[in-house]
Amino acid sequence: MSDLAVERVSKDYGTVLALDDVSLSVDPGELHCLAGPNGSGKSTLFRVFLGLTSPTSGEVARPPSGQLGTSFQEPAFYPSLTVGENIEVFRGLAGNPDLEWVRRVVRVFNLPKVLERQAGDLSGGYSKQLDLALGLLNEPEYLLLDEPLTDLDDVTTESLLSFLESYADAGNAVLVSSHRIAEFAATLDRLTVMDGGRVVYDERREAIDGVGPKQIERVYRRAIAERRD
Ligand SMILES: Nc1ncnc2c1ncn2[C@@H]1O[C@H](COP(=O)(O)OP(=O)(O)OP(=O)(O)O)[C@@H](O)[C@H]1O
Repeated sequence: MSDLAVERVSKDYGTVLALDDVSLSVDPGELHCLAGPNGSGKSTLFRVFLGLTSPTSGEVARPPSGQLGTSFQEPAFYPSLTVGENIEVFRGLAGNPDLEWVRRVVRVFNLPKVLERQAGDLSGGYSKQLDLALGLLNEPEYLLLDEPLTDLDDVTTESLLSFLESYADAGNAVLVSSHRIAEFAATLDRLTVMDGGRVVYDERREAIDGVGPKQIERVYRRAIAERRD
């Protein structure tokens, strides 16, 4: 197994089978997009990868926690501190990473102009940007981002996509879950589609039939339609 992987994992919540015999690895050097409709099991799979929930059956491999970074659903910062103070606190928690790296992350997410602002007063977009930045401070080898494009404007979306692409190219593993599959079409290295708790499509870019946004959308819809037939 890869350092971050699940093997034949199932998870049931009483009568709901949220994950049904899922095997998937998150591999270094790949920008890996996990797509699927509401309730398909993406968040549950993230929770299993992050160790926030245990599977009912199957095996999980996870890298040491310092190598795993995340931005997951609700923002995890301190609302009563300023953006700058949050960055300082999280920099400490991340073991005081290189300042140059911290500056780069802060710039990618447009944070220099809001450093003095109280984090709890930020708009939805800036909250997301701060949360993403904090998840990256420890320069994790494995980065898991749940719906990272939510609330981001077009310019920030572009900047985040090109950052994630170069981050994966540098040898890190990046897993993103997204409903906005077409936005990842130009950058993804691997596409996994989930539906009803199962993996219904999993291919690397080379094997995907056409690589533009339209083709990726088509592959996505076909994978779901075929399972439901
Ligand atoms: N704590 C829970 N208790 C009971 N059922 C749950 C729980 N968490 C998730 N589920 C159910 O498990 C299934 C998978 O949910 P999950 O949140 O993993 O899907 P998702 O693909 O992330 O959806 P979305 O895109 O809406 O976030 C759904 O049917 C959901 O209702």
